[in-house]
Amino acid sequence: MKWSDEAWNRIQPVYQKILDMDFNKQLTDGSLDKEKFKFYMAQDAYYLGEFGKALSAISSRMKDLDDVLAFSNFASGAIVVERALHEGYFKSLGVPDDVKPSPTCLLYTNFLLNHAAYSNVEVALAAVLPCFWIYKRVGDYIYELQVATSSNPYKEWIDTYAGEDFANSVNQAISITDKLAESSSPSQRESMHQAFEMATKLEWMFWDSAFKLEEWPV
Ligand SMILES: Cc1ncc(C[n+]2csc(CCO)c2C)c(N)n1
Repeated sequence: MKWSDEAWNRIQPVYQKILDMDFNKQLTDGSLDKEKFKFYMAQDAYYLGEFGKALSAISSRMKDLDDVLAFSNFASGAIVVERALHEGYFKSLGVPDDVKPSPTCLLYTNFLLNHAAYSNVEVALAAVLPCFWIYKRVGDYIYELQVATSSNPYKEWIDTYAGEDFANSVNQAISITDKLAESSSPSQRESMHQAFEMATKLEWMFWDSAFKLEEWPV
């Protein structure tokens, strides 16, 4: 079995919980509170900047030059989306420019940067993969359900992750991860599963923290 097939099977319980989240249900029907969306956007801009740095670090650690190129393209893709948020949603929603990360956002970005810098590169790949894969699946799911309500104020955002280009990036990231998993030991493959599963839980926590408008306790 491919590493990615097993990885996807293992995260099914968490993935189903993500589809059932109030944040995603309300985004789908357009009823999500504007403040929650604004919080999410601001945190996502911070996330994307750090995610771009993690992808750049991973890119520099790849052996195959095609993979170096793929990850450096993903990194610039994340930064381009971050810039677009600043130009678009930030202005229209009135988000301040100096976003401070929430506890969950900082936890997630530091988890990714830590793997990118210190773990074996295949484990670092497994850590960033849910960001691609979960968003693609959740994006497609939300996109299909929202068709009936085209007046949804979040339509533009929903459409972002439903495009063909994004689907190609996701498939490329999955196949590079599978290629490295094939030449890894069973214990390395297990470490990859652990990183993949933890990143999936952090995706759940990221949406949950926006829904709760999470604050620092002190
Ligand atoms: C918390 C959080 N997780 C995942 C994404 C999705 N995402 C952001 S950049 C990128 C690929 C790089 O081009 C993907 C898939 C997000 N926006 N926010």
